[in-house]
Amino acid sequence: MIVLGLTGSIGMGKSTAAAMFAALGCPVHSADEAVHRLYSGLAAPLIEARFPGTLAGGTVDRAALGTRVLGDAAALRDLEAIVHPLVRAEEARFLREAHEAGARLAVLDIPLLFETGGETRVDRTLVVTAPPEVQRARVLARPGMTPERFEAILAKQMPDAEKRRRADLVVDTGAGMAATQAEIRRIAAMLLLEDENKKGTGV
Ligand SMILES: CC(C)(COP(=O)(O)OP(=O)(O)OC[C@H]1O[C@@H](n2cnc3c(N)ncnc32)[C@H](O)[C@@H]1O)[C@@H](O)C(=O)NCCC(=O)NCCS
Ligand SMILES: Nc1ncnc2c1ncn2[C@@H]1O[C@H](COP(=O)(O)OP(=O)(O)OP(=O)(O)O)[C@@H](O)[C@H]1O
Repeated sequence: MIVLGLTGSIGMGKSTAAAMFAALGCPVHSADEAVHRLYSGLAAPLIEARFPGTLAGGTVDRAALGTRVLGDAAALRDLEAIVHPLVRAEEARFLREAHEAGARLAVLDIPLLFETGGETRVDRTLVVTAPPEVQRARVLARPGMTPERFEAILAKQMPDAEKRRRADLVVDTGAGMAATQAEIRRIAAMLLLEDENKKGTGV
């Protein structure tokens, strides 16, 4: 089984690309979705203990939590120290299950893949990218997003150019849905072939 690490800065099109892999039958795990699930479960009491007042009806209020941590580097580090090990454990379980189910290509969608050294846990890395003005317009179109919040999140991420430099594969999502779809199909086919060849050599 080949494990593909899918990443890209905020609004570059990770979730959209992940959905395209899923539509091709690849098991996909999203770190953002795992975080959101954990905030209604295991992580909720841990977050409330460190950030009192951020729980609403037993679930972490992400807007409130974001406001607390985005301008405070130490607070964000504490939050990541709580959340990241739980997400890593979920990813490991997902990969075990995908392997047992006989998957040939599994995708991990991880926004902070390079920032957290995640490239060592995957076989190939794919970075989705788009021109900065496209990225900005996409993110600011989201409900509740402000230019300040966008800039604060961007400042916490490795620059897009550096991600592209490190990537094995790059997809420009600024070229539109159809072009992205075609690229994802091409990449999935290439990786499946690679897996097939690997089997042939007994690796
Ligand atoms: C800051 C929080 C509360 C904001 O919640 P919100 O619902 O507004 O955003 P959401 O979770 O959907 O994330 C949207 C995007 O923000 C960016 N982002 C999220 N966390 C971080 C972070 N710690 N550093 C840099 N960028 C981040 C990513 O591009 C992500 O795709 C939330 O993102 C969070 O709890 N982050 C800490 C956990 C984390 O590091 N998650 C990243 C994946 S493991
Ligand atoms: N290939 C594409 N072509 C055209 N529009 C796209 C493409 N990919 C994404 N978009 C648009 O950009 C927006 C952001 O995409 P998406 O949610 O996939 O980004 P993301 O990288 O997962 O964001 P985040 O980092 O916040 O989780 C969406 O509104 C989507 O419609």
